[in-house]
Amino acid sequence: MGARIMVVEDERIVALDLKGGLESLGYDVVGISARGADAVERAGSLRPDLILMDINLEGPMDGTEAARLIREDYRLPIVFLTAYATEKTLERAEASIPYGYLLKPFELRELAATVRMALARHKVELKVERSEERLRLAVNAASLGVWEWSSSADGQPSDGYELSPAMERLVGDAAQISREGRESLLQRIHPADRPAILEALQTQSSILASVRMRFQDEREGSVELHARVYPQGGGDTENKRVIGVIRDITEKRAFEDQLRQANVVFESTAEGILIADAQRRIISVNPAFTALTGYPAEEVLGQDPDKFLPTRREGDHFNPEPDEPGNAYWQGELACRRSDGEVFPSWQHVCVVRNELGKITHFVMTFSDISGIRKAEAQINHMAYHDALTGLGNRHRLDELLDMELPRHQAEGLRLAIIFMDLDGFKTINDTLGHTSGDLLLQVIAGRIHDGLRRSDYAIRIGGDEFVVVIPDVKRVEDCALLAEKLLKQIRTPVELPHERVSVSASMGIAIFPDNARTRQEMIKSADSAMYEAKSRGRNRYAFYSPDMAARTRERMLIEQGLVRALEDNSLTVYYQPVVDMADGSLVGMEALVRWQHPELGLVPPDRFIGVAEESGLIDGIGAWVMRTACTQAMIWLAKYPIELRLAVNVSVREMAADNFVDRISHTLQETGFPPQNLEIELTESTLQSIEHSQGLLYQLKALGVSIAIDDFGTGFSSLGLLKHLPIDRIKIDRSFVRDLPADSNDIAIARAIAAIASSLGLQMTAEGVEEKAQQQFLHELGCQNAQGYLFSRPLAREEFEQLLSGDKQNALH
Ligand SMILES: Nc1nc2c(ncn2[C@@H]2O[C@H](COP(=O)(O)O[C@H]3[C@@H](O)[C@H](n4cnc5c(=O)[nH]c(N)nc54)O[C@@H]3COP(=O)(O)O)[C@@H](O)[C@H]2O)c(=O)[nH]1
Repeated sequence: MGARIMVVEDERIVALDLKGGLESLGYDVVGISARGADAVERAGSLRPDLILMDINLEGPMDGTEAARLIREDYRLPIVFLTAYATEKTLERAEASIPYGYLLKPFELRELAATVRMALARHKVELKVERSEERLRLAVNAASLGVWEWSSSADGQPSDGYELSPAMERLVGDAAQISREGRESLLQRIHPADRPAILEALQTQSSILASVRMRFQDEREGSVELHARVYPQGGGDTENKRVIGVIRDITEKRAFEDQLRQANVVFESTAEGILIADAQRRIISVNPAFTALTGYPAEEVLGQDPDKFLPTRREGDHFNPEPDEPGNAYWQGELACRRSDGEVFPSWQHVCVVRNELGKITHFVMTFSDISGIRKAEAQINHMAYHDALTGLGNRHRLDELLDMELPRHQAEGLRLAIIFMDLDGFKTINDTLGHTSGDLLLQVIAGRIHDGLRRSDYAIRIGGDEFVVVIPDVKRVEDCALLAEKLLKQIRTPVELPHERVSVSASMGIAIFPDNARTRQEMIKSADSAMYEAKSRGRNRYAFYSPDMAARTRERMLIEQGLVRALEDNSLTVYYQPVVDMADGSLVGMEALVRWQHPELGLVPPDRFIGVAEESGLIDGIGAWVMRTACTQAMIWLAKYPIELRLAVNVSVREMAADNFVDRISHTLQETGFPPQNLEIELTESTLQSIEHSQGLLYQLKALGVSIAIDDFGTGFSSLGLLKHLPIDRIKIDRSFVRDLPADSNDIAIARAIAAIASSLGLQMTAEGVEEKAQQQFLHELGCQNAQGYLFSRPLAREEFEQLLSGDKQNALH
């Protein structure tokens, strides 16, 4: 069939003539209109292949206006047939971009040629249009930005820009670019990438590059740029026509960066990564997987990890089914097996990867070896419950143990015992030999305690030199006593330290659950009280708890707290016991003896508080105070009375162990002006034995000019060798050997032996506790030079002693 043509002509005859002519040429005339508006409407409904349009029409709309509207609305080709060709008419006709302009009158063959050319041109244009449409679709679908700039014919930049919508989104619309000029477009390229692009525009006909750009929304991104450069006029960039396509590859770049980073992570992370497909077959593992498990990639690819990795039963999955609905992620601890069979704890994360339909495509499992963490946890746990020095349990461990064991023993009707022990003499060793030796000693003792126990018993060091042994499930209380004996023996065995051999003993208190206490706190308190009891009974022994001990413990605490105040508020006082010449009973000196006027307990004898003061360290302050007070007082008496008096002052082991002991004595002598040759320092045998460098200390004291006496002689274990090498002036026979003289043959023998030692070593001798004339007589005959005791005088308050000196009570000494 021929092409479909619509005729727009106001003269009916001409229109019919035209129709006949067209039909004779084989065309199909689908409509005839005489009015412009009608023509526009029918063009829309008929959609002819061509419209032949007269310019003069019926009605207000002429042919040029109708043609313009048809062109705009339907893009149909139009050929004008008119008798007019004025400039104005042509101008108006031009606006509709006609396919031909035929001046009436015309020949049929002219019409035939014009119609044929118009139809041919429209066909081609339709083809181009469709092709452009397809291209536009493709460009938009690919979000490609297409641009073109060209120069004017004279070589001046005309900056005619054609930008696709995607391009406009990236760099702004064409109008804006036209305003700002192509420089603004080039300025959007990153300065580092710009020179290469400019050079390519100058020298190349085709450009393919990736550049960084700043987009119109000020976002930094990357684009892929394809351009063709067509020379135009002169050779420089400005005179070229350039068509380009750019594609925003910012996301792609970021994605590639992410992929690269992910790959680096995959390759270099310390965590093992395993990727399996939906059937749980391994498709990829990273180097850390091989390092952690020992399996090379080629050995495990295609394998089901459940078959070789976890230490679980056959058929168990390597995770608790993350592919179950709602389970996209699982993490937890599993024990895994390395290729060499070694089992290690691992912390695993398992994620599922799903496709767009939500179907699982892969599993990604990451895991790390947490043996280090578990080990560190175990160490921290161990540190929290164990004593760092000895490795025994610590206070927390004791609390935890008793909190756990006491209810069990209660429920099962069992007994539990704790032995609270404190080392006797440890503080002195620690102070004199130093903390390194002290630590070593504690380690040895801790080892002995530990080794002396059953596997079911527990050894705890609760601090310093205090240890606790917990004995669960006690069948017989006597067993605790046997264990205490055994431990006492092991503890007092001498310890070889790097430079010395030392001995300590222990005082132990035993409390039994539920007999003595029902709670953890009560148990510890009861055992502690019993331990103090053992200490006050002479140390190196154990004591079972009894209710009256609690009262004694309370008293001890009362004493300790009271002593602190006593030093501050001067409620201590010094009594003086006269020392007489055996021969004639004349006064030769006095022993300073401390007393404490307690507000509630009355006059407290030193036996009750010296031990507490030694344990609490208060003895240093008390001893210094006694020395200063006695020297000051004796100095007054020396000045006032014409008697050469010797002042004896007791010094305890702890005082002597102090670093500044000798300096302190020297300072007191200087401070009080008391003559050193009149001062006698009384030390016990045990003091000399406890202090390794006592020999040096005694020589330093002697260098000050003071004399030294050994108190309570005979009660310790002084060897004659020791005495021989010490600069001692006097020994004082303990009153326990004097008490039954002259009746007791043993005491006679001991007194004679002591007198022989004193005489052979050239030492002076004083008898203590002389209460009877017969004792005085006997000791005098043995060669004992001095004596003190109730026979002559009890210890006297300062004022009483002064009366004695002033002669008021001289007779009292005889
Ligand atoms: N480190 C210090 N120790 C001191 C100090 N003051 C005293 N002490 C020591 O305390 C212990 C008890 O002393 P005390 O209760 O004063 O008893 C002394 C005398 O009262 C007592 N004594 C004297 N004669 C007799 C007697 O005939 N019979 C009898 N039953 N008791 C008597 O002996 C104690 C003196 O003993 P000693 O010191 O061994 O000469 C005692 O160990 C004191 O050393 C102090 O300031 N620091």
